[in-house]
Amino acid sequence: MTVCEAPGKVYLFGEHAVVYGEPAVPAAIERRATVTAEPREDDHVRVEAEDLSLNGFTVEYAGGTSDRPDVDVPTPLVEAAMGYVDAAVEQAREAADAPDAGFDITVESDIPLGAGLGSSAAVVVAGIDAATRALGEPLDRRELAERAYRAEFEVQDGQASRADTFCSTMGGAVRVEGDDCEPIDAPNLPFVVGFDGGAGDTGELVAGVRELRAEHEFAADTVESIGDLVRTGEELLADADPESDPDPALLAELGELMDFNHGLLAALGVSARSLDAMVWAARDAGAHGAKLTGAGGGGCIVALDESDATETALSFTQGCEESFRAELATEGVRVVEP
Ligand SMILES: Nc1ncnc2c1ncn2[C@@H]1O[C@H](COP(=O)(O)OP(=O)(O)O)[C@@H](O)[C@H]1O
Ligand SMILES: C[C@@](O)(CCOP(=O)(O)O)CC(=O)O
Ligand SMILES: [Mg+2]
Repeated sequence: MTVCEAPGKVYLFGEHAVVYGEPAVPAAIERRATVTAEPREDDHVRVEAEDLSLNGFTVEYAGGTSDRPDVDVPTPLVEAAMGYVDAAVEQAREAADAPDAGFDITVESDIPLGAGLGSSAAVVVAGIDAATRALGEPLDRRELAERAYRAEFEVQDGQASRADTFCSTMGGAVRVEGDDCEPIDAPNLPFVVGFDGGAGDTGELVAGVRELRAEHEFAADTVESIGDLVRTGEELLADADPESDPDPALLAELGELMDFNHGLLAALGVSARSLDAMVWAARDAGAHGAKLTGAGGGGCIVALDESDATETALSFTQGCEESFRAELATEGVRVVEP
């Protein structure tokens, strides 16, 4: 039995635009998905994913997609829910050159699903790592990240960036621009997350931005402007001392860029009333800045505040179900049981 866990992330800047080759800076947070992989004698894959619905469900199916699981849930729903785990198993089989490998897989996670904290990337990264290790074919981090990206790319119909998967694999803050992915030194930023209890459909939201961008020049310009503000943010981070607490001037400048980034994302149509309400509650509470994180549509916002004021204000904000401080996860994917 091999167990691996990988972190979720928040976007300091750059989601959506990163899909079109602009840079983005996500940072891993200490909320993790844990995947257990146990090789089987046959070629079946059995998946236990308690968090996938209110009550969770367990499915078992043979290799390949022709033989769908026998569960009391409509097939399209199961396929949608199972897509990322399926894709991770396929990547592990291919990487280990073991097309008929079967597994018992268990997924546990404290990352809310579809909320912009990268639950899909964490499940895929931990899943590929656990499954390849269980087959005795561990991957180096770069290959793991690349295969996890391919899995997301497939499930999201060819609309994914390397940002989430690279960040979850490496941990810390990273910079992603096209296929150029690098960890960056960043000070420990005081992230506060607000969660509306809902979710957004990443594939649909990305497709919406794609259409808007094809249709209107202003939308294409907006995507480019996001790229510009990310480059400004990167310079600020590069000048900061990663070893000491970020000074207030740096937080103020980063926060201003986050506010700007949220406005541009809203212009692209990916915010939501609940996300806007949480962003304003954070700003009113004195946060340095706040923005939605991830695909949007519903889910989470991230704010910068070293005090408790934002977390408290969010907990009293209508539409906010949970607020918490998100610690930077300096370590990416890790082995819990080899
Ligand atoms: N704990 C989990 N168990 C099984 N699948 C999961 C789990 N967490 C996430 N996933 C998969 O990831 C999908 C959500 O990914 P996505 O829409 O990209 O949102 P995000 O990555 O922002 O959380 C879920 O529908 C499911 O397929
Ligand atoms: C919108 C996007 O930039 C980030 C999606 O993040 P999440 O799956 O909502 O956590 C898509 C991508 O980069 O693949
Ligand atoms: Mg995702």
